[in-house]
Amino acid sequence: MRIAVAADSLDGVAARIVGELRERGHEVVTHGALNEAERDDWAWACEAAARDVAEGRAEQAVVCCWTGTGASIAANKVRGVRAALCADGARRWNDANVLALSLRVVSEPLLKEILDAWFAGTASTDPADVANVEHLET
Ligand SMILES: O=C(CO)[C@H](O)[C@H](O)COP(=O)(O)O
Repeated sequence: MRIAVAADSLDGVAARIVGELRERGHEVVTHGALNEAERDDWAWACEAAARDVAEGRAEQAVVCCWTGTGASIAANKVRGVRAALCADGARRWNDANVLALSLRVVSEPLLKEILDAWFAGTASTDPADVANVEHLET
C-alpha cells in the first residue's frame, strides 16, 4: 500500500513510523519534518498528506504533531478525508483513511500495536455504517 506520512517534528516516534511502515512492506511518501524539501508546520504538512489520500496519490496517511489534535484538524479539512485521532474502532465504524497520532503520547510499543490494528482493520459493510460514512461526503 502507498502511505503518506506527515509530522511537524522528528521528536517521539515520528521517524519510527516511516521505518515501521516500510518494514511492513508499504511504500511511504513523506511530508513536513520527514521531508527536508517541505515546510514542517503541522497545518501544512498534515494537509499535504491528507491531499495525497484525497487526490489518489496514497491510499492511507498517518499524520502527526505533538498532540495529534492539530494533525487531525488539518487532515479533516480536506474533502474526502476521514482522519481519526488514534481512536478505538476508527477503521471499522468510520472507514477512516487517515490516522492521526500524538508524538507526545504514543510510545514505540504502542505505535506498533496501533499500526497493526489500523492496517488489519476493514470497514463495516453494515448499511447503517455505510450510510454514515457516505453522509460525510455530502
Ligand atoms: O501538537 C501540535 C499542534 O496540535 C504541535 O505539534 C505543537 O503545538 C507544537 O508545535 P510547534 O513545535 O510549532 O510549537
